[in-house]
Amino acid sequence: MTDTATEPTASAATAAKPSRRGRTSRDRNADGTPRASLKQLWPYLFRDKPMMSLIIGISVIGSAFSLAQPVLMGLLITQVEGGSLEGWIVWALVAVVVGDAILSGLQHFLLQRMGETIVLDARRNLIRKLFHLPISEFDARRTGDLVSRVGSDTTLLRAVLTQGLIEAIGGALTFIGAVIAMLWLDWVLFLITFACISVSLAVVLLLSRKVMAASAAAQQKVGELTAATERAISSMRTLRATGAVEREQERVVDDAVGAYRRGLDIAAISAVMVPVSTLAMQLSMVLVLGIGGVRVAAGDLTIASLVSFIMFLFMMIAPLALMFGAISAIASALGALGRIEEIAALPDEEARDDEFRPRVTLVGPANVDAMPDAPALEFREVSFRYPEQVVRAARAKQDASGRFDRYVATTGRRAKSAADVLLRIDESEPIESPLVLDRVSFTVPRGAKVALVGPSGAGKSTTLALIERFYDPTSGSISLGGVDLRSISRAQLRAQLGYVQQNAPTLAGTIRDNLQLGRPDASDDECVEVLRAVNLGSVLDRSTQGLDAEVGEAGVRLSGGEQQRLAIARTLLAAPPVLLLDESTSALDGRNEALMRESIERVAQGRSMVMIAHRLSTVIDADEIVVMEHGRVIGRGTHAELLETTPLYRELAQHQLLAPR
Ligand SMILES: Nc1ncnc2c1ncn2[C@@H]1O[C@H](COP(=O)(O)OP(=O)(O)OP(=O)(O)O)[C@@H](O)[C@H]1O
Repeated sequence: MTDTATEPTASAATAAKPSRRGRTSRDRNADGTPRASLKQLWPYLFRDKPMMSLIIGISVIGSAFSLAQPVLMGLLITQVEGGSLEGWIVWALVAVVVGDAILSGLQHFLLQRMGETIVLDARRNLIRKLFHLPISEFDARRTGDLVSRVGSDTTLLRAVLTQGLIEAIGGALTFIGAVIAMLWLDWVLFLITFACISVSLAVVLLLSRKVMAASAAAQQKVGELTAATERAISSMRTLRATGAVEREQERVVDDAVGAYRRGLDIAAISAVMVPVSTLAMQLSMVLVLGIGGVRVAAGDLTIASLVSFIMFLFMMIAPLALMFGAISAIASALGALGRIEEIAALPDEEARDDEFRPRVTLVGPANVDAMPDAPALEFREVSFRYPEQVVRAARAKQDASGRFDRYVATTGRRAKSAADVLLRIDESEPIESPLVLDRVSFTVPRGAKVALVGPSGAGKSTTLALIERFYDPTSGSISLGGVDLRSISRAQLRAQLGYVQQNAPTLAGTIRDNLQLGRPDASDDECVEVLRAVNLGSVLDRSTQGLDAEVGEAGVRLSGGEQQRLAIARTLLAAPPVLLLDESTSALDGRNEALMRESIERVAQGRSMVMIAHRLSTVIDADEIVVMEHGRVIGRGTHAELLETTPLYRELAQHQLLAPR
């Protein structure tokens, strides 16, 4: 027996709080783009510690090989000058040069491999997170931007490894060895070199902060571009049909230009960084040659020492150049990592579930064994507002074009892109989330069919979304089999529900893939049987491949009504005790409408069902019809009762020729 009678302890308001974004101004650049710290980068870099140690080890051995070269060269020159060249020196020189080359090839491969692993790790984390985010995050964010974080931002992490960081770490030995050798050979020459290099290092470090901010802004722009492209592609039919292609194309190009401009910002900073570092190196080389030459002439320095000094100078410069590259790669990566971590740090859908107690395990379908007398579903005084950021995003999406034009017209300002404007408007305008459901109460007894009807925007789809717990009520409660939905694990709750969305999308893949989504172990016979149950048996005759026929462009094409019935078949196969059906608004011809009605009848048998109906003919026989308007329930009863009591329903029925005018 379950502990179903206990009242839940957490207040409804707490449980309904939107997910925390959890970002402070410390995590953001001045322009609002997210920023990451080096500490957040280390776990990615040092995940595979043995491999990292191997690469650094190879790099250190390579450094020793490099350091041996000028020493051997100095010896060789001295011996040649003295006229007594020993053969082993030549062989040793060849061996260290070849050994150095082989090691650097091996190191290069291992680094690239590790770079790819880091990208894979970051993608894996992001993908896992995406599949577990609350639905509100998808409503509040642009799909394309999320796509670009997975696809493009992650690749910037690779550059940290492949653009010199590890070689620079490994090269530290070369650097230190070279510095000691140079000090020993001629400390005056060394101090001159060191002064030049210190100035350039300071400049590079200073500029790297700017690279970081510019890189985050560039990645943000790429995200906006991907989002704009994705939106345009998904609405291409509408754009063509309304003749808005050129206008929208301009908008997307605007975003591309925005990304280009941010790219130019980075180029401008690099344009200072690169010459500053090369200039310092060239200058130190010229000074060493000039002053060194004078000192050789004065007899203060031997030619062999000067040649060795110059070779050591090259050796000191090489890791420094790598370090400069690494600093700018790290700066870019931190910009991208900020965007990755912004998503990674969001709480999962289930994150706050444990705050609501008690936790209950359902017994039997929809808890029938534990509480046989409880209704399948019950709404008690449920009110709901969408979270503020979701409303903001919904308005921005709906209103993008109008707002852009209005902004430019009223402010006279030149805006870089529509997204720029929306961001500014969105940040500044206070917004009040409207009450979408207002004290909604209704009951679905076990085995009953309840229909929700009402004009567009009345809150019908939102009601189903609350049953699925895509959102939680702002106040009031919903229960399944007598248990508050928040007491049940989401997995258990959703296993009890079959949800057929309006215009349910078919997935890429075969008919079988589509059917087995909710029950991967369903047999072929069961699949065929369920297709017949929803009057889709004939689809199997359209291709010789039967259940293995691809759905969509490449294979069997399905009409809107057939797609909806395929979704019903999928749900039927999973055999959930409660069915939520959002009827397709698309017009069906008489025959298809009859087929649909028959399918619904079949799936309704033995189940509790909540159905959003746009055609009253499909719900005339429902056990109860709930009429909604502006988020309120304005009438409940059977078709005949509502014709008497609810004018709005009577009007709808007359409109659909189901009642005399
Ligand atoms: N994801 C969302 N974010 C913000 N507001 C939303 C969202 N979904 C719906 N709304 C708003 O909530 C209100 C109710 O919408 P809902 O889709 O539930 O109504 P509906 O009765 O199902 O309408 P329809 O029959 O047109 O689907 C509307 O004002 C709508 O703009």
